[in-house]
Amino acid sequence: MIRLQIDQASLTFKGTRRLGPLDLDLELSGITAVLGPNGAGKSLFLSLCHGTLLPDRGAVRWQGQPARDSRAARGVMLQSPVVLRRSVAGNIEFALQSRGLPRQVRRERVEHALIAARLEDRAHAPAATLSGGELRRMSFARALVTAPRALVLDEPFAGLDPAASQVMEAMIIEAAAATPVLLSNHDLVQTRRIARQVLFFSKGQMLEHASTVAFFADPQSGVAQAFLQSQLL
Ligand SMILES: Nc1ncnc2c1ncn2[C@@H]1O[C@H](COP(=O)(O)OP(=O)(O)OP(=O)(O)O)[C@@H](O)[C@H]1O
Repeated sequence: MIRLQIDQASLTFKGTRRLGPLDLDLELSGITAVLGPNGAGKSLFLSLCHGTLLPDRGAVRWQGQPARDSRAARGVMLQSPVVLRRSVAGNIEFALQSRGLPRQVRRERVEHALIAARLEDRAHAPAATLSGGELRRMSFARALVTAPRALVLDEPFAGLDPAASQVMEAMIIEAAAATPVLLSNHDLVQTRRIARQVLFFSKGQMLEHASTVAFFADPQSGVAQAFLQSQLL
């Protein structure tokens, strides 16, 4: 369980407010899904939560620590993973550089992350030769290898075929048993299957925060009702 507090935070670009102001006090455990139509502000919200983007006003805190200062305590997976010209294992180990861990510990962590990401047989392949699904798994391993207190995943299933999506889903469920996960997703059936709670966004505002069961059974806002109806038809 980890506490995420957002206090009157907003994101504004060139004079246009794109997100917020948001007020939120969340206890995260298991999987929390961020839902909403295209352009609703899901990616901005995840960047704000992780501390990649700083709010123009207000504050974001994890366990009382400013998000910006506690980024190293979280694993993050962005929509387009950064790939270094190294092996898969080298790319994963890179996340541990500057942490001052002994070599043996780094090796063990990387091996564990490779197994969790079902990439043990690709460990020595150049990362550039991986398929899209494998790259996504490598990026997930890089997020996991630091033993994070929470995981922030921006559309981890986007562009994956059904089999690859199933593998990613199993990996995320496994990780979420020990580490709270905040993720965005467009697949409502999958969200319903895996998420414990839902945050629903529209036009930069968070309109609903509910358990997954309550959100899908009885969405409160007209926008969420329309969103669910058009997506579930
Ligand atoms: N750096 C930026 N500068 C200006 N506007 C931005 C910036 N980043 C995002 N926006 C705008 O903010 C809004 C929310 O964007 P965001 O990427 O968070 O949406 P999203 O819900 O993740 O959408 P999608 O489901 O399509 O990925 C959009 O209108 C987008 O154009």
